[in-house]
Amino acid sequence: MANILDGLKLSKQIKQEIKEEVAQYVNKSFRPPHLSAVLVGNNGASVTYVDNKIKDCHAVGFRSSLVKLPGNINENELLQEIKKLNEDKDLDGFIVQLPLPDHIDQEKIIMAIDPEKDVDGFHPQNFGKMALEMESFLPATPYGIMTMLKRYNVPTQGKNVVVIGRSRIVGRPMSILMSRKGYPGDATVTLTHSKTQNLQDFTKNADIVITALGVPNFLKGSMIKKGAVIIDVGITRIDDSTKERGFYLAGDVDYNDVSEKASWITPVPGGVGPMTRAMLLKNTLIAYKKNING
Ligand SMILES: Nc1nc2c(c(=O)[nH]1)N[C@@H](CN(C=O)c1ccc(C(=O)N[C@@H](CCC(=O)O)C(=O)O)cc1)CN2
Ligand SMILES: [Mg+2]
Repeated sequence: MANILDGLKLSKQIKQEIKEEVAQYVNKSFRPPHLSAVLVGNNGASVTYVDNKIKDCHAVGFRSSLVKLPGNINENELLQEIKKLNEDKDLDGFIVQLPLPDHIDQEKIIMAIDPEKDVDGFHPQNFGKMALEMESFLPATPYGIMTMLKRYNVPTQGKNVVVIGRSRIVGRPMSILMSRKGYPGDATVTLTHSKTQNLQDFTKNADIVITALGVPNFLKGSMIKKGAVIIDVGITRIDDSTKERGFYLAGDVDYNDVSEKASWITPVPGGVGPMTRAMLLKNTLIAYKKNING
């Protein structure tokens, strides 16, 4: 039976560490860190994620602000909002919650964010620095996974890592981080995607599988090798009127089946998701310290 990589527990520890660090600054009469979130439209999951980001700020002593914009806002209007946030001297960092409505060019919006305030690490300047192993903001989900591997002392050097899904938020940056020098990293990485043939040939040979597909119960025990480490990034809402929220969350991994064979596994919920939230706070703290220390 696999050991659990408990992202919820670890995220609480990290939030506590952040809270204590913030308190030290505030006790020395510095202003608190300030994060802003831009929410366009009212996609149910996005509303929940942004609400949680605002709550997290409160919990660790950050200042937060929410820029709530209508789903029919046009691209230029949204760019104007980004410009205001870029120019706001009292703001350390901000995020634009994704996905954006289809009529808005996501790349154009991300490109407009000041890289120094890009605490999501999505701007090409931060992404390029990450690939070149320079200091930069790391995207919160991959950063959360790296932190989880590190804090649980999961070996990565020379390991075969298979990443499933090449999204800009998770799969592609994950593949880059795992291939970087040092720990956690130094792995031999295969980035698989929808055009990959015979995926099982890769997953069966992997020491670590990181799946970010959004297909519930996709990864079965028969697809992995014994003792593999399994990181499940997928979160799909499945309608179920018997549940309090009207749905339940399912990961990409057939948990009961896979945990029989794996050595370590992340649950959904309570695995990668809470770590994503904690790492956004961490990035904001990094941005803040740069601003405070000049
Ligand atoms: N601008 C961004 N947009 C999006 C990001 C991102 O990092 N930046 N990532 C995802 C969504 N996301 C954060 O925004 C996110 C997703 C899930 C969770 C999480 O805590 N999941 C929980 C369950 C939550 C629930 O009950 O609904 C878990 O897995 O335990 C946090 C953040 C896409 N967009
Ligand atoms: Mg994909």
